[in-house]
Amino acid sequence: MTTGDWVAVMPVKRLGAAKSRLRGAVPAARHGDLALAMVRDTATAVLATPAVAELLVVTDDPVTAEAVAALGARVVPDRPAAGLNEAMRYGADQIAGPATHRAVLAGDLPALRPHQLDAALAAARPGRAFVADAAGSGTVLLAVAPGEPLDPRFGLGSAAAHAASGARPLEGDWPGLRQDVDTPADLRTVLGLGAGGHTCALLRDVGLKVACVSAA
Ligand SMILES: Nc1nc2c(ncn2[C@@H]2O[C@H](COP(=O)(O)OP(=O)(O)OP(=O)(O)O)[C@@H](O)[C@H]2O)c(=O)[nH]1
Ligand SMILES: C=C(OP(=O)(O)O)C(=O)O
Repeated sequence: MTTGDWVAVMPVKRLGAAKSRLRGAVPAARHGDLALAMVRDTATAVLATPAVAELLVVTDDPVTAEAVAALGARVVPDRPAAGLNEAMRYGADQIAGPATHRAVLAGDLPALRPHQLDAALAAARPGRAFVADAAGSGTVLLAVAPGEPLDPRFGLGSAAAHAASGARPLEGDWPGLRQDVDTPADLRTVLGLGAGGHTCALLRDVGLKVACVSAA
């Protein structure tokens, strides 16, 4: 049940090229499935967030498009090789109506919990705000009020870049929101936080003996 006025925009790279830093965590033949499982878990949590009215997934990957559409997301076909920030801007430009709050986040947050995203979006009003990743150097969420420029600066050192752009850093007890998965160590961390069902199921399916805790 949504009571919100936020539209979330989530860019997802082609699965075959995604998560290169995560290679080796599972057998190569299942690497794309792992990336997709994390997208599914992230999208499920975003769509269950009361403050979020709609999720737009920007991707040119047909398998991802089918999977997130089945979850209830709207798919925005990305232009090939457009880049991460361009994909975010393009997705945000597809949102109708000037009076919409826009939240941009990555598709690699498998321990994301709806109440954490809800709390972050509540804290994000007014203006432009961002949530740094667990390491403090990257960004997991950029939240922008109507009429404000999106101005996404994701990439290396993006937390400092978003702060330099005038976005307000948000602090909160949001471990599942702040932990993105780039490396095998990140994957172990989110398992401890309570990775979503699709990610856990995939890891078990490839024979990893993982404890899938269901975080609060
Ligand atoms: N549509 C689109 N999504 C992207 C692009 N680059 C990254 N993303 C997505 O943005 C999110 C965060 O990016 P990264 O953590 O760098 O993901 P990644 O590029 O797959 O990871 P690495 O290959 O390890 O750098 C992930 O959900 C990616 O799928 C892009 O060029 N286009
Ligand atoms: C895209 C980002 O980082 P990473 O590629 O490490 O997920 C970011 O934190 O802006």
